[in-house]
Amino acid sequence: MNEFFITATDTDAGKTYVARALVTALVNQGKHVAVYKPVSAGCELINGELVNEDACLLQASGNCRQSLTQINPIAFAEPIAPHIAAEKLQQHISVSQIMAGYEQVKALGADVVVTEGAGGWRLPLGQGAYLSEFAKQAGVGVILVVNMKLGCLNHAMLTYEAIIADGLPCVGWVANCQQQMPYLEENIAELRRLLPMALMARLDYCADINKAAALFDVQLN
Ligand SMILES: Nc1ncnc2c1ncn2[C@@H]1O[C@H](COP(=O)(O)OP(=O)(O)OP(=O)(O)O)[C@@H](O)[C@H]1O
Ligand SMILES: C[C@H](N)[C@H](N)CCCCCC(=O)O
Ligand SMILES: [Mg+2]
Repeated sequence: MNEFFITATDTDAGKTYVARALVTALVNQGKHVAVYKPVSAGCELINGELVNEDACLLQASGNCRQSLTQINPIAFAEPIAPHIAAEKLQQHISVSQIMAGYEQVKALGADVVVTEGAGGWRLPLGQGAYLSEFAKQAGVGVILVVNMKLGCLNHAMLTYEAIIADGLPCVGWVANCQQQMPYLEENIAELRRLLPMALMARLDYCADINKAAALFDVQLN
């Protein structure tokens, strides 16, 4: 089973967009793909359940008939840092809870599990824990989404260094070019020099996720 964890230079950088494109590319290759979005903040209350848009989009891309609760076991209504949302409700987010949810997803026996993080790599869970510890315990291959904008060189390098310092393989990066950026080509070229892993896709602004999926270069072992 291949296990990917999608992280990014920041929140709103395109993790869900890239996860959908990757999952779609893999499904188009005939793979069974399960998805996981362990922690979300920013949900709508529908029929008494907190429903997160990222989880819905991932559910629609995967092909393992997963429930929303399985995909996204920890959900908060307010679009804020999840551990602050948890504190407000006197709740606690634990890495073991996230691992338990992940084991359930893995038990589906898919060819690939794609997990979307929340925020950036070092997302706090509260009480000194971080979402990166889950990635470490799960032993996933990390894919770094770089939101191509001024400042991304520093953000990309710091994130890459933190992933490697945590002992995880960074299996690829994605240049998400969703906005205009002066000297975009030069910035991509610089990141290609600085980051030692493969550029898996260069995605321009595009509303059609199938077109984005077709640009993904992903081969499984
Ligand atoms: N290449 C792109 N083309 C078109 N729209 C994009 C692209 N990349 C991102 N977007 C849009 O930008 C917004 C932010 O992207 P996205 O939700 O994927 O970020 P995120 O990193 O998952 O954020 P969060 O931290 O909240 O999970 C979304 O509306 C998404 O559809
Ligand atoms: C609400 C937002 N879209 C994300 N789901 C949560 C982002 C948390 C970022 C926390 C931080 O690192 O400051
Ligand atoms: Mg997202």
